[in-house]
Amino acid sequence: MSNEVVVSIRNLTKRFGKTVVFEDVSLDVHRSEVVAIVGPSGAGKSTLIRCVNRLHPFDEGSLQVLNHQLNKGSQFPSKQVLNDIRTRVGMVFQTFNLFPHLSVLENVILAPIEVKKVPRKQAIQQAMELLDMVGLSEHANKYPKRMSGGQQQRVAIARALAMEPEIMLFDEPTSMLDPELVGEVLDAIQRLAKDGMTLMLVTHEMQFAKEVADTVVIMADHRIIEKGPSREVLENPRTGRAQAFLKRVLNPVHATELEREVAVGHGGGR
Ligand SMILES: Nc1ncnc2c1ncn2[C@@H]1O[C@H](COP(=O)(O)OP(=O)(O)OP(=O)(O)O)[C@@H](O)[C@H]1O
Repeated sequence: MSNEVVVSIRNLTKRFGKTVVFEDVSLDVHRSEVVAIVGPSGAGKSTLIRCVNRLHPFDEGSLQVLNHQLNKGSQFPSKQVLNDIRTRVGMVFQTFNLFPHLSVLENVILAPIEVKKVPRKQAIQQAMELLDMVGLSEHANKYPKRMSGGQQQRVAIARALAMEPEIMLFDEPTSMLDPELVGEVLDAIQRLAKDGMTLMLVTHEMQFAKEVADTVVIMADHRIIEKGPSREVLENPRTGRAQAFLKRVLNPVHATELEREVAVGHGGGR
C-alpha cells in the first residue's frame, strides 16, 4: 500500500429521514490498500461505501474521493464529476445485475464502448483478458441465466474492471451465493488485491478479511467501533462491543444457540 490517500472520509454522518445510519465516521483509504468493513446487519456498512461513489449523499462531514471533494447535502456534484467518479471507482453489488439479454462478452464491453468510447475491437480484446482473469473466457458467448451465481458474480467483477477503475467497492459480493460458490468469487477478489487494486469490501467472510485485508473496520451502533490491521482487530479486539460481535460471527455454535434462544423467546438480554 502507498502513502497516497485515495478516499478520505472525515466525520461523516448519514441519515435517512430521522434515522441515523452512522455518525462521525472517519476513515482514510490508501492506494493499494484493502479495507474490509464488517459488522452486524444494519450497521450502515453498505450505506458507507455507497456514499463513496455518491450513490447516496451524506449529511455532515466531508468526503474526498481521488481528486474530488464531495459536498454534504442533497446537492449533487456536476455530471462530469459524477461520471469521473463512477468511471474511476468500480462497484460490485450483492446481486449481479447483469443485462440478461446480453451475452457475457457484451455485458463486459458495453460500458467501455458506450461511456469511454473504446473501439469495439480493443474492448473485446480487453474483455477477453478480464474474462480469462476471472476464469470465464470459455463462457464469453453464454447468457447470464445459463450461468451459476458464482460465474455471474465473476462476470460482474470483469465488467466493473473493464472501465479500468482505480478503486473497487464490493458490497457483500458473496452473500447471495451458495456456500460452494463463494470461494471462486473470493479468489477473484484476492487476485485483484495481489495486483495492487485499492479495495473497499463489505463482507461477512471473516477469514477472508483476516487473510486478504490490510485493514479491518468494524461498524456497529452507528459508528466505527474498531479499525486497524486486520489480524490485530480480528484476533484481539479492544472494545467489548467488537469482542461480542466477533464471538458471535466466529463461533457458529454460539450463533446457533443464540438463534435457538431467540426462536423460543429468550436471549434478548445479550
Ligand atoms: N434507501 C434507504 N432508505 C431508508 N433507509 C435505508 C436505506 N438504505 C438503508 N437504509 C437503512 O439504513 C440502515 C443501514 O443499512 P445498510 O444496508 O447500510 O446496513 P449494513 O450494515 O450494510 O447491513 P447488512 O449487513 O444487513 O447489509 C438500515 O437500518 C437500513 O434499513
